[in-house]
Amino acid sequence: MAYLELKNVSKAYGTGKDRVEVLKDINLTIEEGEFVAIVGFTGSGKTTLINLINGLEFPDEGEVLLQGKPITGPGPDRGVVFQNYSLLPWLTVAQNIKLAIDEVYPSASKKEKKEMIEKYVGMVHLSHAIDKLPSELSGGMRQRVSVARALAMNPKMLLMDEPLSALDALTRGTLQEEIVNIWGEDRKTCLLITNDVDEGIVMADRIIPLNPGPEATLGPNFKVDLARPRVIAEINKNDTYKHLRNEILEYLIAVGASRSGQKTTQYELPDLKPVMPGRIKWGLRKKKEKLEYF
Ligand SMILES: Nc1ncnc2c1ncn2[C@@H]1O[C@H](COP(=O)(O)OP(=O)(O)OP(=O)(O)O)[C@@H](O)[C@H]1O
Repeated sequence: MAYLELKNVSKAYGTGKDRVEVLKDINLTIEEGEFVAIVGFTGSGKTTLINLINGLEFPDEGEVLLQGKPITGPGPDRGVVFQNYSLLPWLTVAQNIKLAIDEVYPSASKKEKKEMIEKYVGMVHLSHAIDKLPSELSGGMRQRVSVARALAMNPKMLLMDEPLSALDALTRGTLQEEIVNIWGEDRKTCLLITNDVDEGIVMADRIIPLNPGPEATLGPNFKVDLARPRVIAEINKNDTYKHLRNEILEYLIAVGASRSGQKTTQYELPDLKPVMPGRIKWGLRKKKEKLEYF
């Protein structure tokens, strides 16, 4: 049985003329221990998708099943890392993590809780900052706390909603590596939402584009057949990587172009720069349009 399954899921917001059909007929299966990345266009419904899995939203049609059972709300089996850290600013790193531990292990002793806090803070290399307030930390450090807090709940599944998009490239790379290492240690099932194709390739087993909305659907699966650890500076030279990256890029450009004729929304492509522009099939695109993409 799949760990997570979305069957023909559709979700809309609003009523009457304000009704927006955000997701349409989403089918997704994630196996236990798998790391899947959804790469989506801005405003396509990525957060809506995560919220459906987290149990903060419910589908209008279809089913969201976790180990075969419908999701009825948030639970400690799913830890979420948001884009904006969502730490309580008046609590220290340790206290922010303790909140999560109190929730999941209410009967643990003080000593056990202290050990857990130290373990997860150590995992994200923040032991030196354990008593600091979020305002005393950099963006990357705050995001590490957010990851540690999600891990401290020892969830079976880690849901990450563009967790690294606000960070600079260097911090982003380091955190990508840390998250993958942690995933590698106990193989939690991971779903990463990102607008960065490279991030997906470096981290995930499988990449699935979320096509532009309204009525966003999932695109084909792109299997990432690259050995781990994947270091971007090294896999840059790898032909499998280049081919995969360009395949995904071609798909996203084609699907973005097919939607850009529609008046309703301005689509912003996910974060991409081609490695081998010569390989891309441009179809009937004009020279001027090609330049606009890159
Ligand atoms: N609670 C809500 N009520 C009404 N409309 C909503 C609600 N939440 C999201 N939407 C709309 O649904 C669409 C998809 O939003 P969502 O946040 O899921 O997209 P996203 O891909 O995560 O966006 P971004 O790339 O900006 O993070 C948007 O048009 C948004 O305005």
